[in-house]
Amino acid sequence: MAPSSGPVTSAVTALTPVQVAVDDVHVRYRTPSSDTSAARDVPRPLRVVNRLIGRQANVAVRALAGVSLVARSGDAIGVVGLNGSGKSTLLRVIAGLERPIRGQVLARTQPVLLGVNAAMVPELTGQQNVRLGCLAMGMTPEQAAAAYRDIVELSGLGPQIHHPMKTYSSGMGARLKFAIAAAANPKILLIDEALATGDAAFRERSQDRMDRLRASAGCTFLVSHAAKTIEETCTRAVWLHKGHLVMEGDAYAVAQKYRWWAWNLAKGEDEKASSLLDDAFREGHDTAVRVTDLYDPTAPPRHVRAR
Ligand SMILES: Nc1ncnc2c1ncn2[C@@H]1O[C@H](COP(=O)(O)OP(=O)(O)OP(=O)(O)O)[C@@H](O)[C@H]1O
Repeated sequence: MAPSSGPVTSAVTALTPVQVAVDDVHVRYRTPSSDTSAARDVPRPLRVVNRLIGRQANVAVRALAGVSLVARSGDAIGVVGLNGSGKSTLLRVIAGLERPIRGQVLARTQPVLLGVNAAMVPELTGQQNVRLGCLAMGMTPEQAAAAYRDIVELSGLGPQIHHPMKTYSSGMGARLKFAIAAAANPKILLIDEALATGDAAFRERSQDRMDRLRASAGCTFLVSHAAKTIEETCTRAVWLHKGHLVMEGDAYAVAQKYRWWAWNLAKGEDEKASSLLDDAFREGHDTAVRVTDLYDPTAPPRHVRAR
């Protein structure tokens, strides 16, 4: 694991090939709401009908509001932000699991999303889930069998690999999911909070695996609430707030700013927090990525776009 005393270094330059380009992505969900004032965008006749039949109106929730960023080979990009700021949505769009209402994502290869909620069958043993997971990622049964030993080793589960997954702690489950996703050797690996749930030994092994992936010209995205994890494991970071990209840049610098803002917020220093957020937005605006040259022949192919 990288020492906590300083930032993780990176040799990525503007000439390093782009692996992922997120271009002005907007995502909006529709969800039922019991808040009648929030349903203002619902036409009045429909509101009346809904009230009469006791149905809740669907309201729009803006999850991402025009996010743009670029990940190059060798980048490890941390994503920080408060609950509901759009971090998981960003990873889901990059993975192609969510379609934006505006904008697009370009990706050189299929990104693999490792989420703590990744589908696994709780009644099956770890061993059976490894096989299922490998097949679901597109491996042949022979490739799945060949990958098995490595996966078990990386997960550190030992004999518990033969127990049903529903008996695992959340950290053990997350470790197994990480190990399965890493076995696919994806060039673009998206990790949603998995590392935070593992113990120190597992964090070291998973960090080593991520470093190897970056060294083989891949890139990783890591969502974490812990700014310290981002500082220690990433080269760059993006800070999301209410679906907006506040700033992106060197992981250490962004995480420090985010941490200071979040600390002030938690202490009830609302004015100070608000001014720090404004400053960060302004600073971030100056360095914001604009994906303009989409016809560059060296750019990654289109992966997901709005209908
Ligand atoms: N399937 C969904 N339907 C409706 N709204 C959703 C859905 N998924 C996410 N949202 C909303 O979109 C916004 C962004 O959610 P998202 O899960 O991306 O945030 P997050 O930053 O990952 O949060 P957390 O840190 O709590 O995991 C939130 O307001 C959330 O309520």
